[in-house]
Amino acid sequence: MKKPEFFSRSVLANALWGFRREFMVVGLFSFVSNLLMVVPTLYMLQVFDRVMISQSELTLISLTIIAFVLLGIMGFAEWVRSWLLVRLSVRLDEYLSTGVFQATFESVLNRTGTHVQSFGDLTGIRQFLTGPAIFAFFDAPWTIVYIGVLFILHPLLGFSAIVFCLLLAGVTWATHYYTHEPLEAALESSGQALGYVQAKSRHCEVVESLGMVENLRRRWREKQQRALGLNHQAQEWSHRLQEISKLVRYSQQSLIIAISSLLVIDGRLTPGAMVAANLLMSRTLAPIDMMVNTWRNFITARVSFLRLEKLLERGGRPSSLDDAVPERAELLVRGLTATASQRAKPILKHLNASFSPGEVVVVVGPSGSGKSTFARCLVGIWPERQGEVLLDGRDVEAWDRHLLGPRIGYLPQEIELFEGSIAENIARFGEVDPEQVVRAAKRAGIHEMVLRHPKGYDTQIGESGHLLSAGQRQRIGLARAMYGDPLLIVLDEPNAHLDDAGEGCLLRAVRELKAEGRLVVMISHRNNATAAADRILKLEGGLLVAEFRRQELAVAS
Ligand SMILES: Nc1ncnc2c1ncn2[C@@H]1O[C@H](COP(=O)(O)OP(=O)(O)OP(=O)(O)O)[C@@H](O)[C@H]1O
Repeated sequence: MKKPEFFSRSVLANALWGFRREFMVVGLFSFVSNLLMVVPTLYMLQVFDRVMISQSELTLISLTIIAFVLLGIMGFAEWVRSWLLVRLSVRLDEYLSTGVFQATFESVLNRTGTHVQSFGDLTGIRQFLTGPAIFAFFDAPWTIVYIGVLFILHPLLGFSAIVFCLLLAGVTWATHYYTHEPLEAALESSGQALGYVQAKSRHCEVVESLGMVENLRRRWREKQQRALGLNHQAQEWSHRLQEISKLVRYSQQSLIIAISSLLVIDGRLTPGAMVAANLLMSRTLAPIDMMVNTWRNFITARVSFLRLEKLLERGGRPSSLDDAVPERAELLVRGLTATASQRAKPILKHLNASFSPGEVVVVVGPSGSGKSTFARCLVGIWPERQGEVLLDGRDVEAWDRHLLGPRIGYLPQEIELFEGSIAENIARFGEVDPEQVVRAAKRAGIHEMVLRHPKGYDTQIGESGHLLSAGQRQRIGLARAMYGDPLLIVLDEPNAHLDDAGEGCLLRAVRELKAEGRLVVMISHRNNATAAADRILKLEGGLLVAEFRRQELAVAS
């Protein structure tokens, strides 16, 4: 089957195309169920025009049995198509969720999206695929068939059906015209309001202690009010048009009875055909009427589809062509410039530096000089950079991230632990290697502290590690950075929360890593950290202003 252009336009559309066989089977069962929809019509025709005249009870019983069997098949066909769509939606979710999960993180990192919507969007599409709106699309083509049958009964009935279909199609168009813009804007605004609450609730301690709740609530309310206003506008139109749709349907019922009665009086229609025509007319308009009533679901699914499409298109970074991993901690920085879209000037300006295995390099500089940005560039997570950061001869972002991760140790300034056990956090939520976990924990100087907990390494640390002190969190973050076999270890202010003992431990660990031939780059404000350094780089205003060997530091400062 030739692929229509729409299905080539994006990963998401292509995924839907992958389920075309399933949709065709759903279409087949819709065909069966719609075909059998004429059973009640035919049954009435037969009862009124045949049984009533012949007075044959046997015919009536036979007709009733046949009608029940056919209606049973129709019910079964409807159940199967619903069941198929549920299964299809689950499979679509399974197929897309990995990509959506990955793209969500990438888009937050690249600052092109927020984390709140993507899974809601996936659920929205799934719900649309299993809701009543989708059936209206499958049933709509049958309107033509039913109109054909009405024409066979009498052309006047067929023409009336066309007029009423056109009227309802007009109402559907008006529903789309008047509701899609406010509804899309409302969905956008309510997403923003939700994102606002989620983001602020992460800082609940400062919000509560400084009495900021009311101020933040006021700002949230503004966003929420906008969403509610737009939603209200869309709903008003939607309800108005639903009432018009109802009016059309009721008028149709009365008018069809009037028309068919006239035809019966003139002897051009049998009483059976009159009742059957009435029934058939309701079936003809049902899918269009359903569309008017569920148009909101359609618009919501469309918004979700477009948003998810965009996320999947721009979220993923191009994956590496091979499964190679860096073997040497050889790091080369050439002409590195880091920018941020909200800033007029670059954060880092044309930096050049080189780092070798077994080296400990400490980066110092005043606050805001770009040290953390430099650290992020070294591990390949700064989205807006020019120039090169080569790790073992290849751009750090060009390695397969999944394979590169274990070769990198990174302790960010905000430590960012996750809900789970101490062991799981140290082992980066991969398969826990107890020996490696204990080794990393000993290096970070937390082994004894962990064993003091009744559950040891299985101790749960709570969301973001909030059950631990800042110093304990930092040490677990340090152990996580040293876990496994990292070649390059980048530590951003690793001693910020450490006491003297902790700092001593950190220096010992850094020396051990150096002895093992690993490259350690450490960002620090404190002079103590330079005790383990081979070289010290000094950043100022995003420029690399000086480079010292450790012995020269005293002279430089
Ligand atoms: N995501 C961002 N978007 C825009 N500007 C940013 C972003 N992150 C950092 N900056 C800006 O870049 C500059 C350098 O920030 P960076 O965090 O790298 O400094 P730093 O030397 O690590 O500071 P500190 O020692 O206080 O941690 C700052 O002026 C900061 O405002």
